[in-house]
Amino acid sequence: MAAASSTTAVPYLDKVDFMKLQNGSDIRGVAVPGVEGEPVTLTEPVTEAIAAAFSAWLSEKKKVDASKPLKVSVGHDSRISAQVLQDAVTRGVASAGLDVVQYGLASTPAMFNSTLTEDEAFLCPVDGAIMITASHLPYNRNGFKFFTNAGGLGKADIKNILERAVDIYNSFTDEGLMKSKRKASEFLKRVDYMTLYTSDLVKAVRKAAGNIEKPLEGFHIVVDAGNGAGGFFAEKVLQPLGAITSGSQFLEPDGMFPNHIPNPEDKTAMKAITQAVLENKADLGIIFDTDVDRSAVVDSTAREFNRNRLIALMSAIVLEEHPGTTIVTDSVTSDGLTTFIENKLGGKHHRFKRGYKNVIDEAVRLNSVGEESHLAIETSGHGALKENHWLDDGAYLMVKVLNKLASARASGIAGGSKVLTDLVEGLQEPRVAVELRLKIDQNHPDLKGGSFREYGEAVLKLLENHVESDPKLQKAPVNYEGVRVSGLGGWFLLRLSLHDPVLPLNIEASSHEDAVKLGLAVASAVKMYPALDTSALDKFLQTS
Ligand SMILES: O=P(O)(O)OC[C@H]1O[C@H](O)[C@H](O)[C@@H](O)[C@@H]1O
Repeated sequence: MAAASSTTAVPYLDKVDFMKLQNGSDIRGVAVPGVEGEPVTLTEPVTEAIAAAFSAWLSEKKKVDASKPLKVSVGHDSRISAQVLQDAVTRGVASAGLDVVQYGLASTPAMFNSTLTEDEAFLCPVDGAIMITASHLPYNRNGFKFFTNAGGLGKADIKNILERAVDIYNSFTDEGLMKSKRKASEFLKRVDYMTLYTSDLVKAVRKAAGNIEKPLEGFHIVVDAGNGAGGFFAEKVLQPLGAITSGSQFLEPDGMFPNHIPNPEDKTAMKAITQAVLENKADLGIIFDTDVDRSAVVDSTAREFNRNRLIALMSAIVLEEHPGTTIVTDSVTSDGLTTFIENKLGGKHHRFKRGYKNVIDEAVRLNSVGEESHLAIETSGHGALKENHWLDDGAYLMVKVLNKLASARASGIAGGSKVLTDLVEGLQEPRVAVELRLKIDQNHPDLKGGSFREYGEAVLKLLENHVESDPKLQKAPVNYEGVRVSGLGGWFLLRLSLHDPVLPLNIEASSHEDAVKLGLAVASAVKMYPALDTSALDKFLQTS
C-alpha cells in the first residue's frame, strides 16, 4: 500500500499529498499561482504522475494485448492552465506506452462519448478519456475526470489511481522525465473530435423532427457559454439546424471568466442569459457550465428553467416518451416536484442522494433490478438519459429541449418556446427556497480529534431526535441522505456536503415566516455543537 504523500528521487520536486487531490469521483487542485493561501498542488510532474497512473490502471482493466497499444483521448475546457496540463497529461500517458489523442478544447460529455464512438477516421473508440476541467471553480483551479466505455470512474478507482501516482512520482528521475517528453511527441495524435460529436447532436435533432434539414428555421436562440467550452453549441449545433443565434454571448473561451461564473445554478449567470433573451427578443436562451455537463434554459418570457423547474421540464419530456417511468433526482429537490412528477405526469419520483454520479448510478441500478428509469437528473443541472448511454451531458439535455421545439413546429404549433412553458404548468413552487451552508470548523476542540464527518453525523443524529419529539414536524418516510423534515408550511433538509466540511441546509416554505419557523427548529437543535458555524442560518433568521 502506497504512502499518502511522497518523497521523490528528483530533488527539486515538491512533496505532495496526492490523496488531498481527490474530490469524490474527480481530481481537483490548484494549477495556477497567485491566490493567497492557495499554493499550487497540480504541478506538471504531479499531473504527469496521475496520467501515468490512470494509464496503468486502464492497462490492467483492459488486460492489454501487447501488439496493440491502448488509446487515450485528452481534452480540456477554457482554463488558463489547460495547455500546460494537457502537455503533462500527454507525457504521463505516453510514458506508460499508450497512444494519446488530443482533442483540444472539448466538453466533458464529448470525452466520455469518445470511448463509445465507432469511427476509425477519428481514431475512435478510445479505450480511456481524460478531461482537464474544474467545472465552475475559480480560474486558478483545475482537475481531471476520467472515463472508459463503462462511464465515469468512481471514488474507489480515483483513490486507486492516486495511490499509484504516489509511487510513480516517487520514482521519477530526470532521465525518465526527459524520456517521457520524447515519447509524448512520438505517440501523440490530434483529432478534431468536437466536429464529430456536434454533428451527432445535429443528426439527433434532425431525426427527431422527421429528418428535416433545418427544423429550427426561424427560431431565435441565444447561447451563453460563460467563456467556458460550450461556445460550439451556437455555431456547430444551432446554426446548422437553422436557428438564428445572434445575441449569443461569452462564446469565446476565456479562462479568467471575465463575465460571470459559468454555472447554471449561479444567480448572476442566470440573470445574464435572461437579459440576453429579453434584449434580443429571443425564443429561447441556453446556458452551460464551463465543461458543458450542466445546462439550463430560459423561455421567451424570461422564465428560468434551472434547478427544480429544469427537472420538471425534462421529466415532462421523458415521461411523454416513456409513460410511468421513474425519474431519479438528488436529495434537495422540492416536494412540489414530487407532486408534479407523480400526480400530473404519472411518473414516479425517486429522490435519492446529492451528487450526479450517485443519481446516475442509482438509475442504472434501478433498471438492473427491473424498475424502469429513463432519466437521472440533479438540481445542479447535471442530467443523463438512458437513451444516451447514461452520459451526463448538458448539451444532450438541450437536444431534448430542441426536439420538443422542432416537433411542435413540425406539427403546426406556433408560439416559440411556449410549448416548453406549458409543459411545466401545474408545478407548485415554494415562495421561499434557500440553501444555507453551515461550516464545521475542523480545528475546533469540540471535534475532540474526530473527523468533520463524525461531527456532522452527530449533529444530524441530535436533530433527528429533536424532530421525533416535536409533533409539528414529520421526518420524511423515505430518505437517503441527512435529515429531511416536513411541517410548519414547508420542509427542510440538513445533510453533510459530499466533499466539504459543511452541513448544507435547504429550506423551502410558502412564506418567509414559515421558513423562519423551520430554520428555528434546526437552530435550536444544533446550537449544542460549537464547532458548527451557524452564522448563515442566524442571518437568515434575523431577516424579516
Ligand atoms: O454536497 P455539496 O457540497 O452541496 O456538493 C454537491 C455537488 O458536488 C459536486 O460538485 C458534484 O459534482 C455535484 O454533482 C454535486 O451536486
